[in-house]
Amino acid sequence: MWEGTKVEPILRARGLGKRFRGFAAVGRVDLDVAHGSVHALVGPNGAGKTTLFNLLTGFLRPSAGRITLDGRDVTGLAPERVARLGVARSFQITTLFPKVTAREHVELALQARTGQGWRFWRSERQLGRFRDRALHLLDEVGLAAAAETPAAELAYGRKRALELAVALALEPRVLLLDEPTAGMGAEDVDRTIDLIARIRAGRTVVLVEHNMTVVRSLADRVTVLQHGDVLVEGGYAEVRADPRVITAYLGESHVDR
Ligand SMILES: Nc1ncnc2c1ncn2[C@@H]1O[C@H](COP(=O)(O)OP(=O)(O)OP(=O)(O)O)[C@@H](O)[C@H]1O
Repeated sequence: MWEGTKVEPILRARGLGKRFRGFAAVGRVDLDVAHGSVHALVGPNGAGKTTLFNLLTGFLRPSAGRITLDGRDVTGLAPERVARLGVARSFQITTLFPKVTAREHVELALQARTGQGWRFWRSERQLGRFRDRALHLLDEVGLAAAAETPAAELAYGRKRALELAVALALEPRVLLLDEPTAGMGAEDVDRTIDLIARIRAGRTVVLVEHNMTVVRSLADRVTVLQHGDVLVEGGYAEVRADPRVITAYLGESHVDR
């Protein structure tokens, strides 16, 4: 947790910026994500959260600034390289294969991590090496009973849980979650909060999230973005009470939703 974390952040951005045809979607962002923390990125629509997320995961090349992962400069590296160095992203990105079972998805991800890539033609025996670990990860995300269910037959919330298991199979040093509760009903939101609370143990999580109940429940640290810059950073209660944040969100419907 927060108190016990190393002083050096696992993920650090300095002066990070992204311009699209001269428009600064992200201005000059400084961000420190502490080891073992859950760090939320929030802000009104268009604040630059997704752009920042894409910069941190290598999906966009920054126009300015630097990103370091555990002290190593990863600025401008391709997404696969960033992922291999330990930054995994889940939600709104993973493609699930409809006929492939939950267990097979995780086995394939475990296999991919060994550097063999996503190869479907491997023998049952070879994939079996990953079975125990796959089942363990499915259990961790509450999908033990659905191990043999094809992805297409999983309900929405369960598909997202499977995507999470796939991301965890990569044993990320930092797990980035892109609006993990987007499109979910209240029950699935609660389940997802419990799930993230469980899987965060021993991991570092960065999440972009609109739902303030989720942020309040999970985040050790909250960075509020507005117009591409950091408006405020702090604990949830501190940030929530900050007049600048209240003003930024005025008229927005998703405060304390
Ligand atoms: N590829 C792009 N080309 C031009 N402008 C872009 C591009 N991507 C984002 N923007 C602009 O940058 C700003 C920040 O967008 P971004 O999607 O990062 O915000 P956000 O905080 O994630 O918003 P939301 O909460 O609505 O998802 C917006 O004004 C958006 O229109």
